[in-house]
Amino acid sequence: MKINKPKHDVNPDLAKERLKCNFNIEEVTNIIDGGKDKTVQRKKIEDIALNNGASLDEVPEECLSIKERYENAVRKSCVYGNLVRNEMLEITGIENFESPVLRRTADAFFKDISPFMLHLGMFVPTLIGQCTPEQTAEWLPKALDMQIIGAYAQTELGHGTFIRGLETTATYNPEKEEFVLHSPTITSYKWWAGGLGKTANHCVVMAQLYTQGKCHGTHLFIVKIRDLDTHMPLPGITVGEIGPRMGFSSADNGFLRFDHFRIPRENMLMKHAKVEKDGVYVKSAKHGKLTYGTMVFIRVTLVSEMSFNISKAATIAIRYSAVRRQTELRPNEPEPQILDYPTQQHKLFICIATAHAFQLTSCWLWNTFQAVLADMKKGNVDTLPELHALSSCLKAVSTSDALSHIEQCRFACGGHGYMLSSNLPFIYSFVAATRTYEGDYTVLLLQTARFLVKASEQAEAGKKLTQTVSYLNRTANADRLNWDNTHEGIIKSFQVIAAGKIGQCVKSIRDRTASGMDYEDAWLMTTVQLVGAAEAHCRAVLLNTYWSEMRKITEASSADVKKVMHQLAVLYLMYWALEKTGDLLKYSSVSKKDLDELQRRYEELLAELRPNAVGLVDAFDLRDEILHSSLGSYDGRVYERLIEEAHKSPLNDEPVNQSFHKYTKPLMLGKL
Ligand SMILES: CCCCC/C=C\C/C=C\C/C=C\C/C=C\C/C=C\CCCCC(=O)SCCNC(=O)CCNC(=O)[C@H](O)C(C)(C)COP(=O)(O)OP(=O)(O)OC[C@H]1O[C@@H](n2cnc3c(N)ncnc32)[C@H](O)[C@@H]1OP(=O)(O)O
Ligand SMILES: Cc1cc2nc3c(=O)[nH]c(=O)nc-3n(C[C@H](O)[C@H](O)[C@H](O)COP(=O)(O)OP(=O)(O)OC[C@H]3O[C@@H](n4cnc5c(N)ncnc54)[C@H](O)[C@@H]3O)c2cc1C
Repeated sequence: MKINKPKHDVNPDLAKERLKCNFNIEEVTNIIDGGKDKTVQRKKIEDIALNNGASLDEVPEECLSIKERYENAVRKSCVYGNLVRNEMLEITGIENFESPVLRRTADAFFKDISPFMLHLGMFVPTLIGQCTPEQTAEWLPKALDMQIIGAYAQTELGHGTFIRGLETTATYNPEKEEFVLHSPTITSYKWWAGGLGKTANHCVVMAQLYTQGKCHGTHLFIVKIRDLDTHMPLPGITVGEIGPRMGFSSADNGFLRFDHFRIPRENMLMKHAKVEKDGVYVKSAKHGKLTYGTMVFIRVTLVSEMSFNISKAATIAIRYSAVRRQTELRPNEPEPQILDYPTQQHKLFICIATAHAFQLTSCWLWNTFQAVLADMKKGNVDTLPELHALSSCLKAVSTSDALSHIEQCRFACGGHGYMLSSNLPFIYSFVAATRTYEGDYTVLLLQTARFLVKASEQAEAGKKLTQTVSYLNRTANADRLNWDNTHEGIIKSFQVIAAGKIGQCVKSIRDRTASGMDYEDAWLMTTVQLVGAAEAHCRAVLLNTYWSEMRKITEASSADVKKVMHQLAVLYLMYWALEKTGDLLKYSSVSKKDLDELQRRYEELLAELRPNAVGLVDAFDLRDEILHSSLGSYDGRVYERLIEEAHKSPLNDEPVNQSFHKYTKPLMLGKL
C-alpha cells in the first residue's frame, strides 16, 4: 500500500512500534473501507482533495475572530464544493453524494465544520426523500450543482424534540394558489439550522399546514429566503445567526422569522401528501411519519460518522501514547512509554474496537435502511417501525459512547490533549452536538422503548417477532440465564438482560395502571427504566452485529488479520460484560469467580493487543491533513509540532502586548 511518506524522520519509539506489528495493515484498511477497490477509490478522492488546496490556513482557524472564521470557512467550502461537484462526484457517482469518503476529505479542509455541510447533509437528502418527480426535476439538479444553497429549518426556539408542537404556520390561499408562512410567536422562530444564518439562499421548512380552515399537522416546504444575486433577505424574512456555541464555530447556525411570507403551492414537498389547487388536502402516505424521513436517514449515517470520529481520536491518542514517556517504574530504568500502562490500554483499546464495531454495524444498518426503502417503494411500510426503533437507539448509543470514548482519549493525552492543536477538543465538541441533534439521546431511546414494549407484549402472546427482537421470543419467559463463559454466551446474556429489563418495564406499567394510574402516567413513571431497557437492547444488537459481521467479513482474511480482528471483537464483548456486571448478576447465574476470570482474561487481552496498537490505528489510514493533530501525526514529531503551533498564536506576533502599557504598567505604578 502506498503510504504518504513523512517529510521528517519518524520518532524512534513510533518506528519501533511499527516493527512490532504482526498483521498486514493494508488488509485491515481494506476491511474498514469495505473492500480493496473502495480503498483505492478513497485514496484517489483524498488525493484530489489534498492536492487542491486542503489545509490552506495560514493562521489556525481557532486564532481567527468569529467573522474571519466564518469567511475563511466559506472560502474553503467553495474550493471544496467545487471539487466535490466537478471531480469527486465523478468518481463516487452522483447518487453517492453522501459517501463517507466525501465527509472524510472535508475534514482536510475544516478542523471545525463547513457552513455548507447541511446543504449536502440534509437539504439535498430532503429533496430526494420528500419531492414528487416533478419537484425533484425542478430542485435537485440546482442543489447538486450548488446553484442554490439550502438549509434544514425544523427546530424552533420553543420546540426541538416535540415536532408536533412546532408553531410556524403554512396557510393555503386557493385564490392565489399560495401558502402564507408565518411565525406567530417568539417561540416559533426557527432556530439552530446549520448554514441558515448567513450562507443559505433556500431552506426546507417544517410548518403546520392549514387548508380549508383545518390544521393537517407538520409538513415540509421549500422556501427561497434570499435574493440569488444580492443575497439580501427577501421582504417578510428576518434571518440571522444565533451566536457563539460550544462547537460548530466556523458555521452559521441560524434563526428565521416569517412575516406572512408567500410561496407558490408547488413549494410544498408533496411526495407523501399534497394540497390540490382548490385547497383539498390529499394524503397518499401509508405511514403517518414519512415526513420525518430525513431524520431517519441522518440517524442511520451518524453511526458511521461516530466510527470515523472515534478512529481519529484513537489514532491521535495511541500514537501520542507511544511517543510520550512518563514516570519511573523502576529506579535507573528509562521512563516507560505511557502506552505500556494497562490503565492507558484500557482507555484506548476499546476505542479501536468500538470504531470497528460501529463501522460494521453501520454497514449492516445501511443495508437494512435500503431494504426498508425498497419495501416502501412497493407500498409496504411494515418494516419501518423496526428501522425507526433501530436507528433511534443506535444513533443515541453510538453518539453517547463516542463522546465518552473521545473524552477518554483526551484524558489519555494529559495536558497536551487539552490543546486545540491536538484536535481532540474539536472532535469532542463536534461529537457532543451529535448526542443532542437529530433527536436527543433520552428521547430517541424512549422511541425505541415504545417499540420494545409492544414487541414484548407480542412475544408474550406467542407471536413471532422480527429479526432484531426475535431474542424476545426465546427469552421472554426465561428467569435467569445459566452463565456461559463463551463469546456467544456473553451475547446471549446481553439479550437476556434486555429481555429482563423490557419485561420489568411492562410489569411496572401494568402494576401502576392496575393500581389506578392512567397509562400515560404509568409510562412516564417508568421512563427511567424504559431508557435503560432500550439501551440494553441496543447493546445486545451492537454486540451481536459486531461479532457476526466480524466473523463474516474476515472469513477470507489471512490468519494474522483474523486473529487481531477477533481479539478486538472479544475485547469489545468483555469490556461491556465488565461494565455491566450489576446487570449480569441480576439476570444471569454469573458468579464472582466467573467475573474475576473475565477480568483476568480482559487484562491478558490488553497485553496481547499492545504490540499491534499502533498498527491498528495506522490501519485507519487517516492522513495527517485529515487528523490535524500536533499529537497524532504519522511521524510522531509531537514536541516539535507543539512548539510550531505555539508560535502561530497571534499573541506571539510581538514581544510585548500593548495591554502591558495600557493597563498592567499603570497598575504596577499605582497610576490606574
Ligand atoms: C459543498 C461542500 C460542503 C462540504 C460539506 C462537507 C461534507 C458533507 C458531506 C456529507 C455530509 C455527511 C454527513 C452529514 C451528517 C450529518 C448532518 C450534520 C449535522 C446535522 C445537524 C442536525 C440537524 C437537526 O438536528 S435537524 C432536527 C432534528 N430533530 C429531531 O430529530 C427531533 C426529534 N423528535 C422526533 O423525531 C419526534 O418528535 C419524536 C420524538 C419521534 C416524536 O414524534 P411524534 O410525532 O410526537 O410521534 P409520537 O411519539 O407520537 O409517535 C407516534 C408514532 O410514530 C412513530 N414514529 C415517530 N417518529 C418516527 C419516524 N421517524 N419514523 C417512523 N415512525 C416514527 C412512533 O414510534 C410512534 O409509533 P407507535 O404509535 O408507537 O407505533
Ligand atoms: C449543533 C446543532 C446543530 C443543529 N442543527 C439543526 C438543524 O440544522 N436544523 C434543525 O432543525 N435543528 C437543528 N438542531 C436542533 C436539534 O435538532 C435539537 O436541539 C434537538 O432535536 C433537541 O431538541 P431541543 O433542543 O428542543 O431539546 P429539548 O427537547 O428541549 O430537550 C431538553 C431536555 O429535555 C429532555 N426531554 C425533552 N423531551 C422529553 C421527553 N419527551 N421525555 C423525556 N425527556 C425529554 C431531553 O432529554 C433533554 O435532556 C441543531 C442542534 C445543535 C446543537
